[in-house]
Amino acid sequence: MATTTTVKQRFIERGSHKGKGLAVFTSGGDSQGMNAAVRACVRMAIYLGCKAYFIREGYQGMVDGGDNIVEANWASVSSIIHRGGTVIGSARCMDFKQRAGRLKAANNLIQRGISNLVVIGGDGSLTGANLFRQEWSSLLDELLKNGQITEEQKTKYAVLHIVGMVGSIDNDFCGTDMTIGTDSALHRIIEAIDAIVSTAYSHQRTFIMEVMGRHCGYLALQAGMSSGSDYIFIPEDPARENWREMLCEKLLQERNAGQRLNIIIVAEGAIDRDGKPISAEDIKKVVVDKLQQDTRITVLGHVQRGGNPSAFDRVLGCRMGAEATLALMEATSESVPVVVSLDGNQAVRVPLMECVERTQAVAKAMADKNWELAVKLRGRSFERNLETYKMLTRLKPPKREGQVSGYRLAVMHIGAPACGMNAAVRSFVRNCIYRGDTVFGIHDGIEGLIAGNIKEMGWSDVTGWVGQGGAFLGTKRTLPECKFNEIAARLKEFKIQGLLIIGGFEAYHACGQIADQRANFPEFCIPMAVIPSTISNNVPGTEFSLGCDTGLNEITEICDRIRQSAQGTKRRVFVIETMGGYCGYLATLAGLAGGADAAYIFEEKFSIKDLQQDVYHMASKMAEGVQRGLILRNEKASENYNTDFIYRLYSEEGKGLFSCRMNILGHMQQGGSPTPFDRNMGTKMAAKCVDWFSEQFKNNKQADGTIKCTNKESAVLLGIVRRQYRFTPLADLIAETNFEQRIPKTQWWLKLRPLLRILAKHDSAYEEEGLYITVEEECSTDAVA
Ligand SMILES: Nc1ncnc2c1ncn2[C@@H]1O[C@H](COP(=O)(O)OP(=O)(O)OP(=O)(O)O)[C@@H](O)[C@H]1O
Ligand SMILES: O=P(O)(O)OC[C@H]1O[C@](O)(CO)[C@@H](O)[C@@H]1O
Ligand SMILES: [Mg+2]
Repeated sequence: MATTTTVKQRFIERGSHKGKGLAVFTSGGDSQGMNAAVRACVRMAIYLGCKAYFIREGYQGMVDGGDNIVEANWASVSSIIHRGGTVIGSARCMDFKQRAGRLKAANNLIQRGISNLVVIGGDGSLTGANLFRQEWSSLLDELLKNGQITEEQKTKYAVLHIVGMVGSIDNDFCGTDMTIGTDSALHRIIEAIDAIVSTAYSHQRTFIMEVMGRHCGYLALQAGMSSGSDYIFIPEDPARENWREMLCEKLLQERNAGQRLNIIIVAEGAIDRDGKPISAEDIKKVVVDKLQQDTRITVLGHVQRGGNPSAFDRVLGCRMGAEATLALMEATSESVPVVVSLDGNQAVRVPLMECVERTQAVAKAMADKNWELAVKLRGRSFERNLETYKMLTRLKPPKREGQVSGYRLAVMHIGAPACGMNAAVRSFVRNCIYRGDTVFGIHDGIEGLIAGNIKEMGWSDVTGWVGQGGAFLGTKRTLPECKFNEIAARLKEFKIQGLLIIGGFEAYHACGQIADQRANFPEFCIPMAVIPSTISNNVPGTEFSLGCDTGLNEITEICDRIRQSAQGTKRRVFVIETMGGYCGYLATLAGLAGGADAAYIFEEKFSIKDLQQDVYHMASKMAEGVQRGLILRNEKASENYNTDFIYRLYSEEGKGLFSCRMNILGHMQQGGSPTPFDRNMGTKMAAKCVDWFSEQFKNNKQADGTIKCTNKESAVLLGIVRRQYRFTPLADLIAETNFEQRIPKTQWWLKLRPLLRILAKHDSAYEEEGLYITVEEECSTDAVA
């Protein structure tokens, strides 16, 4: 359901909420990215002229008071963005579950003049916050009656303002696509599964991997999708009565088909249809007893909550932290408490109470054994991911009786390889075959197409592709221009009725060139779609391209290591050059994720004066005790102020204060193994494209049964736009494209630049992101996650 909410720009000036204050705390199980959120919250508060407090150890610190509530400053959140866990501590606090505990907490807050809270935690923490807010006035009455607060205090702090941020690896809170920490947990899980696969292969073993999620199967489902695991057990869609037979049959078939290993993922909260727990041990017993397979269990446990946060979680923490502070500052006695969260790529504010109620409704549906409702309430995306997972992990396509759709589609790459391409091809091939279509793989781009390097692809040809980097089909940058005759001849020869191109700017450009020739070549009057796939993220019509998450994570990790290399030595500034062509996405987002001091890009002109100011700024930070500086520069940021120039400038001006080093990251940015985000995005996008092709075939079928489409809606690019996936006609994207620099004319992430500067202590006007929506609206979009 599309929201009717209009977006207006809201610029927030430095010092615009002088004299106010807030306290931030983290609660429940820790999660990676909480530090980024705390840092952004504190720094945004300082930017606005407010006082910021930490409450250490979650609700326990609030109940205990004392030194647990301390004022925070700029330096207290320095050098924490890359660290896992939460530096201000977290806890599960039984006291707060009792009214007596909440009474103590309320007293501690009022005595310090705090009535603005940012809570970062999971479903439990936010449920507790909701209750606290509802009870607040009765707590104040009681405190007054007990003589613990004065009438004046009671009036002054009559309203408790709360803003929530969902920090939990479980992703079990309704009202957000992704909770802070979930992406990092998926990184840990996927790293572990990828590692297990090699040893499982050697010994022909079956592995049962237990992942976290007491009441939520999100991690298990996403891990299953992005690793191509054979079977999953999750609480929302419990195993059928005959699960033992079904499982064994599947494993057996796979082994008979030549597979040397099996991976089964079980969420710790997995149950059967009677609500009885299914443990990894139960599953192992079945596999060993019935199939005599050599079987091992790996319980990932708290490994999933550990380690450095992924780039996504850092950026999410930064965006949500800043938004939470703003939402709190704008709250009035009439406004409802909100959770700041992400819907697609849109920061939104959703009423806390609605989120809590819907989250509780999921728990109730599960308690009532209404599994269908439980899956529905988890959101459209969860439902669809579950369907996609089930379909893709089938061993074989279903046997068709009667009529099959029987279309002939082809898939190819154009441009540089990017992580996630193979996942997309796998999903496309299997989705097509599942529908009864024939699918061809065109090898080596346009050149391969012209050479006739085209092969029919079978279900098992793409087994194991989901987690592999690079592009198995081969890819080249060549554009179709001047070769239309040859291309048309091949499409005719292979009777291709639909064409999917997965690639970067060249893929978009190439598809546009072919579509432009429709009047001259009937072979081009077929539906054509592009899945944008490039680490540069420079394709119009989408906010994210396949592969850019992997690229961003590579850069972020390298920056962490580079910075750490200077630990214990003298003060040092690193100047790091990133890829991206003229697109500054990677430099900007890696800057945000790495807590960089500056990120120079082509899209935002900078003069020698700006550089000079930044150098002085760096010098003053160093004088205040900062040890390391990080400067990112996009490879084409400026013709003359190149990386070497910036390095020399900082070296010269920093003499006596800091030393400099320069790194040009190069092709390592393309990454080795695709991140879970890229694997899942590739899988989902390709599945959506198959639906789209099928729609196009239906709409453009001629009386003689052939397909002929000439309208612009039949040559499209699939993108993620704000809150949803969108197919945009290529013809409509022309006006949005800067073909000279090969970038879109408008780029969403430019609005994050002021945040980057604010968090690095520069003056800037912050443009607020948050859109107010209902939980119903949030859950109805097919999330990017
Ligand atoms: N219904 C409730 N009423 C009052 N306080 C609550 C309630 N539920 C949870 N809390 C408080 O929030 C704390 C954290 O909750 P919980 O242990 O469920 O973790 P969470 O926030 O859901 O995070 P995660 O699931 O990621 O570990 C609890 O220890 C308790 O102090
Ligand atoms: O760290 P603890 O208290 O053992 O809790 C583990 C639980 O916390 C979570 O990691 C987050 O809620 C769950 O997935 C898991 O069941
Ligand atoms: Mg929880």
